[in-house]
Amino acid sequence: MSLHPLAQFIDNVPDFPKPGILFRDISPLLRDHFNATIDAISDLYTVEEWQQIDKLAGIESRGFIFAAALAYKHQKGFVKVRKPGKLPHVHASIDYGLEYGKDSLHMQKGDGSRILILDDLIATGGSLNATCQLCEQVGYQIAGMACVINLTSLNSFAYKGHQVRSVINYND
Ligand SMILES: O=P(O)(O)OC[C@H]1O[C@H](OP(=O)(O)OP(=O)(O)O)[C@H](O)[C@@H]1O
Ligand SMILES: Nc1ncnc2[nH]cnc12
Repeated sequence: MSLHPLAQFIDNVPDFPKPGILFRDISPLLRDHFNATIDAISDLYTVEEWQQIDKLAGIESRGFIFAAALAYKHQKGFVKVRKPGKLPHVHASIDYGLEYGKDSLHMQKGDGSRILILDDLIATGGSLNATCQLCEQVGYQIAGMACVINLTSLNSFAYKGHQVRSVINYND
């Protein structure tokens, strides 16, 4: 399959932030094509599927951008998935591995509603996998996972039957 037209606005930066990493910088996409990007993520789900989603979770920090915009567009609630030391009333936290480091994520208590998890990019899937587990631990039902860029081979990341959906798939 050919790359989505929005892929031309990704700046591919070799050896950032470490040697060997090809960094997919979304800055030009956000700067010049923000509405089109939000609409493209929105179109990954049907009207009927959007009706089954109550809340959008954004993974700090780039995930906030997309989850917040889509929450506004679809009139849903927005939930933060935060890095350590930022959130009061933390109900649960989880440690996870990144393509170029380690981190942990924290969340407040959920309310049993159906949540769609948003991030800019999936590389190893560590952040999304950790967030799925954390959402369930704090008391949300996973409705799905979506991102702008998918770097996973064969787009195979799934969590308990929910397949990640993405706009730009580099391994198609
Ligand atoms: O699939 P993975 O291997 O987990 O990698 C993807 C994650 O890495 C980046 O976040 P980062 O922790 O660099 O934070 P940032 O959004 O604050 O830049 C990116 O925004 C994703 O959240
Ligand atoms: N290759 C990559 N480009 C941009 N953000 C990332 N986060 C993790 N891996 C990344």
